[in-house]
Amino acid sequence: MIEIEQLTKTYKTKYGTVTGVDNVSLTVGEGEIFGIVGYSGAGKSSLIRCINLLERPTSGVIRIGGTDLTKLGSGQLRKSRLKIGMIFQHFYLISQKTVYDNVAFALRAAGTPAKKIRPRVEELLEMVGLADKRDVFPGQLSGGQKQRVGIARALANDPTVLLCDEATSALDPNTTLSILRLLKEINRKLNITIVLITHEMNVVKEICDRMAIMQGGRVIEEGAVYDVFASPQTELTREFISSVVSFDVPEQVLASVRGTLVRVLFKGDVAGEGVIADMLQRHAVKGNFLHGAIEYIQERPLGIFIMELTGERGAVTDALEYLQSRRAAVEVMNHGR
Ligand SMILES: Nc1ncnc2c1ncn2[C@@H]1O[C@H](COP(=O)(O)OP(=O)(O)OP(=O)(O)O)[C@@H](O)[C@H]1O
Repeated sequence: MIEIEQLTKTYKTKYGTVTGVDNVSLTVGEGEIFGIVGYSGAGKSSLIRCINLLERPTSGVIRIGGTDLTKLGSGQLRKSRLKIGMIFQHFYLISQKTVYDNVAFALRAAGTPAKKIRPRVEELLEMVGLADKRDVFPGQLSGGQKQRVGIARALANDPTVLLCDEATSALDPNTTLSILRLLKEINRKLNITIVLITHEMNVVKEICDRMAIMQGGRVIEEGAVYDVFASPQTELTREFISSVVSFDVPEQVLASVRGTLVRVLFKGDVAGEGVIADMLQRHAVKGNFLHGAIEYIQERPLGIFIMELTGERGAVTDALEYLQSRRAAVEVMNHGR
């Protein structure tokens, strides 16, 4: 488990003090995949780099498995760091070393006995699907393959935590997906806790269990990924979500709407269309669908419908109450004219 308590990181610059992380508290459960999302400058890198003390926090506590890293001396900290793997957007492989030696390097640096190195490297390369590339140099690898080497190297010393710093941001969408699947597989197989930072909401949607949204060094929203997608609490979160899930209809379509415009969400396994059909049958309202989709988040369906309801005001109100009684989340976007 990772416990971050009241973490603040400031930087002294010639223009004054800049706050990277502003009093952040977060807990990441053992074996969880936790995503931190935010735009450039939100403080994600500062936060993730504080978790393994690549950056020393200005104040606050970082506890991993109950040990406060900020209190450790340099020897103990080095040991603790071996249990925290990290992968990066630009991979940081050693270009003059082969794939094998890049991974072996991490084991040698940790003082692994020579005879254990080869079987371990082979096991790691097998795990990341690069057994046939062991004697190749990084320059001959694709971006996805380079990241696989990065992952093998990060896992070399059996870490309990893997930190991913924009690990898929330099990759195309298909390669991103294959790396995310590998990370999820590793997480499930080895029960490694993963913390990743990203500006891409699809990354979070694909593999994270829980997430936090950062802005201006602070966490402005946090929760299970499904819940955050289903009921975002802030405008920024809604903006991020709308990059991967469509909740809206174009302005020109909205302009032509005369009735009551409603957004209806069905969480979990409720059959949304059936409930809407029942509602239309039981109430003296007409429904005009403007948008309908079922999104799968963490393999759980989220039904999203946007529709225009027309009829007597009282009938529309009754219809909306009926939807709510059938466990739909209803948001009236516009009362009509
Ligand atoms: N070494 C540093 N020296 C001075 N200011 C810094 C330093 N590192 C980060 N900052 C500042 O801290 C704030 C947060 O930056 P940070 O890099 O953590 O954000 P981010 O969300 O990771 O953005 P990006 O994705 O662009 O790296 C920014 O205002 C940034 O300018």
